[in-house]
Amino acid sequence: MSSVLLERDYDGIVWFTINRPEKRNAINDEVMDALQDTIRLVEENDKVKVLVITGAGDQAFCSGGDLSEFHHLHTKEEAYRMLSKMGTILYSLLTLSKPTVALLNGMAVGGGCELATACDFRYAKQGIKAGFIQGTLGITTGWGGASMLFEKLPYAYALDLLLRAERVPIEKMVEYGWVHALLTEENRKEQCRKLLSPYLAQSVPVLRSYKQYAVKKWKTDEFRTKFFAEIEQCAVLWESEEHEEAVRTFLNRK
Ligand SMILES: CC[C@H](C(=O)O)C(=O)SCCNC(=O)CCNC(=O)[C@H](O)C(C)(C)COP(=O)(O)OP(=O)(O)OC[C@H]1O[C@@H](n2cnc3c(N)ncnc32)[C@H](O)[C@@H]1OP(=O)(O)O
Repeated sequence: MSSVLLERDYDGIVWFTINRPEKRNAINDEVMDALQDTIRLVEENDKVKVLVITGAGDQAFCSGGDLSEFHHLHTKEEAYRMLSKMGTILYSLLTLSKPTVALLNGMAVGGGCELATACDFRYAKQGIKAGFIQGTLGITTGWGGASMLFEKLPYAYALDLLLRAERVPIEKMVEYGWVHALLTEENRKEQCRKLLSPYLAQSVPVLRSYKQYAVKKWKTDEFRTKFFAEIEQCAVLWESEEHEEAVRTFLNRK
């Protein structure tokens, strides 16, 4: 079974689905590589208008990094190689010159919330939870999620979500302004398409121009330095016994 499903619609939407429901759509190297290729396709193709990222199944959007694959990374240097690979991909998603949407079909935790935060809009199924739970693993966000969150949410809301490291009801994430629409219809994909229809009515040059203007403030050395310093800090904490123990506990819990 392919770890990623990719569909391109007649109306200009590219749908990227993480297809690892058996692992709550955890992200491994294969998913990272597919996401990088898709971002490049969306950026370069003048017929593509919007990128929607979602997860397979109805339990999880994404559970972050694949702990069963990444637990063998022990040193700061080993961790930084993986973290900066995905960080670079999320930076390219953040600064993509087409509108992007995270369609939260289920819970989003850890790096799953960082992936969603890199998108312009977040549309979520009712009744789910989302949380920057990295703190419970003795680390901080390792894919640039905090840098992006502080750019997109009011300071106190962003800091609250990071410090509490809890799964938060999606209604609270709407109140915090992290979620822009709750999907109440059974066919979430069609409801998402309806929400996007005003954007799809615009030409690619119009969409591209507004996005290039919007992300200009993140295409600076200052922001990139901050973004990758965050990733380095996660790599430092990755070596801690607290993190090693938390991952062992998760992997041995059953
Ligand atoms: C890499 C760094 C990155 C960053 O921040 O930069 C991060 O994302 S760090 C955070 C990494 N993610 C986690 O710690 C989440 C771990 N998963 C969970 O807490 C739960 O699985 C949850 C809440 C997502 C879902 O709970 P639920 O009870 O619905 O399901 P199970 O726990 O029974 O899991 C089902 C099945 O999926 C496997 N699974 C889930 N998440 C991951 C994951 N992140 N990596 C690898 N595998 C994962 C889990 O092991 C179960 O598989 P099974 O074979 O049945 O044991």
